[in-house]
Amino acid sequence: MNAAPLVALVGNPNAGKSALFNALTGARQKVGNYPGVTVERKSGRLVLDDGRPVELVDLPGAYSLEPSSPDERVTRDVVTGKGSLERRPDALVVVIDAANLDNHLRFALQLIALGLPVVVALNMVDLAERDGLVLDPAALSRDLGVPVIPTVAVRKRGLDDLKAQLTDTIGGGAPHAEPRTLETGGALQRRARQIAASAVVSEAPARRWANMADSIALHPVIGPMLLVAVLFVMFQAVFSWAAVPQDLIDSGFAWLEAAVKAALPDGFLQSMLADGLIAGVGAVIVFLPQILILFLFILVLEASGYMVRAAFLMDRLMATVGLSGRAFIPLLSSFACAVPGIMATRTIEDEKDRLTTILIAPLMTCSARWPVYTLIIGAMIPNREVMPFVRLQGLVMFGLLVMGIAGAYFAALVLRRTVTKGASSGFMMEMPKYQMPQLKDLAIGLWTRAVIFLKRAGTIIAATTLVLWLLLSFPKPPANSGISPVDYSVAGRIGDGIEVLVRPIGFNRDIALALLPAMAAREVAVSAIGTVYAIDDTSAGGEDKITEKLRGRWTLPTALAFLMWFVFAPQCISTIAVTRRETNGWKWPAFMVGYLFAAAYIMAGITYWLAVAAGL
Ligand SMILES: Nc1nc2c(ncn2[C@@H]2O[C@H](COP(=O)(O)OP(=O)(O)OP(=O)(O)O)[C@@H](O)[C@H]2O)c(=O)[nH]1
Ligand SMILES: [Mg+2]
Repeated sequence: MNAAPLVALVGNPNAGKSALFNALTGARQKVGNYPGVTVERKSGRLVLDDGRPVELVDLPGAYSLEPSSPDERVTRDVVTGKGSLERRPDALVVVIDAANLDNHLRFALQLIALGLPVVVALNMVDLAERDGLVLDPAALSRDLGVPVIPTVAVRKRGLDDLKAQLTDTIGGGAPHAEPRTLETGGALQRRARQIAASAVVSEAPARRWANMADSIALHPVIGPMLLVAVLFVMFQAVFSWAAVPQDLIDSGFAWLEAAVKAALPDGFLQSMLADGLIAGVGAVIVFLPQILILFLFILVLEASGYMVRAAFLMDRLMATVGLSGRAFIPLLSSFACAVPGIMATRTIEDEKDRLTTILIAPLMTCSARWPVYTLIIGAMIPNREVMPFVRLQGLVMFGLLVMGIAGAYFAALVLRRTVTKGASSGFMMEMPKYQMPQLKDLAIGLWTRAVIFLKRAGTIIAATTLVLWLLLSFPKPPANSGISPVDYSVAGRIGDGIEVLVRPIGFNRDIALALLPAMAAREVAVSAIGTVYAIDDTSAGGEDKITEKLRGRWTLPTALAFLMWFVFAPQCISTIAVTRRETNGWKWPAFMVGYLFAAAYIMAGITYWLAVAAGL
């Protein structure tokens, strides 16, 4: 066999391995300014100067070769060649953060002692320079006994040197040395510190700016207030900035629907395209601007280094329910989608801790809920200004988000005292440096989200909507019977059956109809309602906006109960599937689905009856 040599990128979390991987291979792995971004190995191809291809793997960051969490185990298995499927790398590129030398050198020394050919990438030298730290790579190389190349992954500086060095190292068929034994614990730490110290040429005193920023961001009183303010601005922005592009997309789809109706003769094809596909998928795609604004905020917060500070602030609060501060990042990722959030729990070392985080992750307001929330809020909640700059709609949205967090908080409290009992571990995360977000990273991040969203709309959401349309359209009621087509259809009858179950919590038949297909993806609730109302259209022109139709048919208590249902209901097949994968069995996903449905039913019921009692 003559496979391409395998080279692995290894190092501490947040050293810039993925950034380097992307720069070297042209891949688009996610980079983020916090530890634990990469949790799986990813490989790509790199062509060396002598034309030889190399397989490069990006690994999760680790602090040492004694793994304490599942993602670190991946790294250990690859570099030691222990995993059953792993081919041992032919060389390692050890990535270290120049501004954080003594910490990162500890792991680097362990890796070098393995005996594989090693090239050290002394990354982030730009940040070190910014902080007034000047290093001598040659001195470092002498002390470590391996080549050291200064790099700036995000600006592609030093990459040519790195490739040239790799060509040398691999090309020479560098022999694998015997693994050396190494001092451990304190002794290793001391040696790392010594080597780091002797590599420093000059160092400016305190990093004043960052210290000042942290004394505000981490202040016990100002810090949390700042965090709430940031989140609040984010929600208001999502609503107000998105209005114009949303209207544009909305009119676009209305125009398309009208055009199809005009171009095609009445009948099966026309109704399928206009009422089914266009009305349904269009109802979802309208929310693209909001999703992108939301992600713009999340990406900027991540890249700037603020996110880990937020995690640190939340740590004490999370500790009161027995969760570790490490759970914050997975939970935060779950605001995008619970699926990557649940995968990100691999950075949590304690099994019970991790399981609890997985079980509550679906309560975070994932982006699939935004279309549902916004549609209902936009239609049913008046857009009054309750305070200067604070509108009622944004406030309700914020309330739903807080509801999800409160639900998660309460669930964790109960779970940690019952099914996932155990001690919790403390916060263990280094603070990343403050950074100006890279425009290109933001663009790639937004692009990725847009593609994911549109792909879902074009595949799973379109397919589910079409099936629903079919079930809603057949059989047709006898002519002149006066029965509405939806009432007479298969779906209408199934809806009637489900309605019996959900009438006690204030749901109507249209909601009952939307619940089942929304299992595929939450946004389908929106496209389903869009389709139901397109088929059941009583307006003359048939171009009423979906919001106007909602206003005519739903009461406020029903709308509020529906919103509350979506805070809790585990309506997403992918989340259930990833939970099965990450917990190795059906037990925990089944438990998760059970407790969340029960919570959804109870909370929606309480909301409905309280709203009715309040005379809303
Ligand atoms: N200024 C500067 N920033 C960098 C450099 N390399 C990486 N970064 C940034 O540092 C952060 C961490 O980079 P990643 O590539 O995600 O780090 P990683 O080592 O893959 O981290 P894990 O996957 O968590 O182990 C990101 O915000 C990058 O944009 C660099 O050379 N200079
Ligand atoms: Mg990474």
